[in-house]
Amino acid sequence: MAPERDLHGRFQTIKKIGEGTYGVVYKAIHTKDNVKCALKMIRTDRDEEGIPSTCLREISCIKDLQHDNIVTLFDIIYANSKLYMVFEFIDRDLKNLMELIEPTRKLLPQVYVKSFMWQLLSALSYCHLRRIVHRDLKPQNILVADSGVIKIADFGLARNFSFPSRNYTHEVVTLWYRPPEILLGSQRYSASLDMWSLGCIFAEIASNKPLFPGECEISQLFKIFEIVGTPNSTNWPGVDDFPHYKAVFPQWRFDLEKLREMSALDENGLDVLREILRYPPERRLTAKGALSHRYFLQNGFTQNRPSVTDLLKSIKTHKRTSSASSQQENSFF
Ligand SMILES: Nc1ncnc2c1ncn2[C@@H]1O[C@H](COP(=O)(O)OP(=O)(O)OP(=O)(O)O)[C@@H](O)[C@H]1O
Ligand SMILES: [Mg+2]
Repeated sequence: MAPERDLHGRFQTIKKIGEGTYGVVYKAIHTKDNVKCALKMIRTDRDEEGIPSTCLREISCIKDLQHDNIVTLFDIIYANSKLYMVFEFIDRDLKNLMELIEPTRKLLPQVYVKSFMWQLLSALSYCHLRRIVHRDLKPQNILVADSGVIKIADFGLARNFSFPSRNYTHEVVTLWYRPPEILLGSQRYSASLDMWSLGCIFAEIASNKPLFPGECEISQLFKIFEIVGTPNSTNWPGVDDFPHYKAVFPQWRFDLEKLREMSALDENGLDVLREILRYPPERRLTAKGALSHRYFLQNGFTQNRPSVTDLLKSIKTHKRTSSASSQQENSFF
């Protein structure tokens, strides 16, 4: 049911824009200010009475996260035993953007890849400094504004919950961005968890293909091992203590060529990715460390944000010209 009645006419819901792990998201207009927003209705378990106060406290913390690259939480409303989070509305998510590019069979130009990474790392560095871990970074949780500004959504939200395997509507939750320590059963998570997810996203936006598209937990682990190598107590001291670790795992070696091919990154980009995909979480590149990597010093990288409106125009033009002629070699951008 659309939430308008629950919110006493304060919002006019326009349409449902998504269903996530914890609830449903609507595009809505705040009637008084005429501002577009994303209204996220959080599911609460029926057998629980209302929302645990610890959860409310955690969510209130997100309100204090103020950064250009983190979606702003305008308000939290508790009505009719439901919790609504009111966020600024952003044009689309990164998954939608990649789906628009896909049919052109071209890659996202490197200036965009670099700019998106810079912005994501800036947001992570800001949050990690405050000991806030996202835990569920994936292209659907990364929003892309027409101006080229990137904003991370759902920060801190997942901290209150265990890793769910199914979402609100019982769809399977993606494992593609989950780090090996969690897949192996670790209960401890730190900022390095987000870095692993970001590494997977980095390769995916550069190549327009998911890096480790596993179908279940074990296939997810094997997809990782095939490229990064099967971990052992030499390259990851203590790995054999993880609950799901098996000495009989098939053995693969780290395959740099495959990583280069799959990620479509240049040498410096590939180096960032390698440093992020380290097995021991404490050896992974940190967000702050990544920001000072030479990848961001290369080719006169400025922190200017290339426009996504221009990118979308080029995609449209490309589609028109390639359908008008049979030539597939039309240049894109
Ligand atoms: N602030 C926002 N502005 C515009 N669209 C949004 C906003 N927040 C979320 N969305 C859209 O709604 C979709 C569903 O959001 P939601 O976070 O509930 O689900 P999810 O991201 O698919 O999964 P999860 O719950 O695991 O994060 C997102 O993928 C995104 O496309
Ligand atoms: Mg989300």
